[in-house]
Amino acid sequence: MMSDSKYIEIFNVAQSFKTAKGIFPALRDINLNIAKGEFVALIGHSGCGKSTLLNLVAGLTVPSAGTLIAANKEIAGPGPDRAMVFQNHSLLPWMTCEGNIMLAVERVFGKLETREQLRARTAAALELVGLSHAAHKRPGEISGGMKQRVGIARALSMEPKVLLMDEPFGALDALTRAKLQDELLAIVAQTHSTVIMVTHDVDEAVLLSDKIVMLTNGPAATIGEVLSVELPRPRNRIELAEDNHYQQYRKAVIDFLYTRQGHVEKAA
Ligand SMILES: Nc1ncnc2c1ncn2[C@@H]1O[C@H](COP(=O)(O)OP(=O)(O)OP(=O)(O)O)[C@@H](O)[C@H]1O
Repeated sequence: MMSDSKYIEIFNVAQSFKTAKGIFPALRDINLNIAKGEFVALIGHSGCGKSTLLNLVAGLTVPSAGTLIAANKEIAGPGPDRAMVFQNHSLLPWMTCEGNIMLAVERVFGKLETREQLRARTAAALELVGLSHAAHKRPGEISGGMKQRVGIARALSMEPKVLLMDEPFGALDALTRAKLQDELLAIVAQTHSTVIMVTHDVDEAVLLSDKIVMLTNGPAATIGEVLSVELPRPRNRIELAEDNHYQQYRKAVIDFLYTRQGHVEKAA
């Protein structure tokens, strides 16, 4: 029987890298459970190992020690059950928005479904991010925010059990970023996806997450604290701005980052 409270399980994970100067220990003693449908933010100073941890869950890398499990199975490589959204969207520039999504849909469902069904999936994904009107445009013809939406649509079109996002809004201006955060909140409310998102942004982490996983500074970074964000949903950024609980969560993350892990940069 699978327990929904332990959908993703990370046991005693460590990751080191071979470098010209010897072995570099990036992460140590990572232990974390993520429940089905939970939204988890990974936050920490630059270079602490957030992407390293996300890549391990994605199965893009193999841990130096420990075990990662998704839905009761050891993570042994990338799979369509865990879709990644990157900061630089990574769309194929010569294909239309529709084409980019269709490619992912074909990869996951191509052997099982008709052309019509695949097209319907692609159209539904575009609609989910409000981009039906841009289906036939190429990445070079749309804005950064739209490209990022296509990246999200592409990931969601695979119906992944887990959505992995590596600073998905990092390259966007503040207004576009806020809009996409709100859209993501609405999408996740609809799809009940389990999400792990790397971010540098304290407000983004508190607004979106059920759980904020705060990493200590590297080298050999580990989880310093896990903050449960118990703000009711749906969440409204304007109302939350004046909410006392919101402010307390925000302060807890800022204290962790700038008081307790404030001695940054010299390690980098
Ligand atoms: N393939 C690799 N080989 C050697 N060192 C690596 C490799 N990948 C990551 N590192 C090192 O591991 C540490 C963690 O890197 P990682 O990219 O996970 O940090 P991060 O928290 O995501 O940083 P940022 O917020 O700046 O994106 C860094 O010191 C980095 O230089």
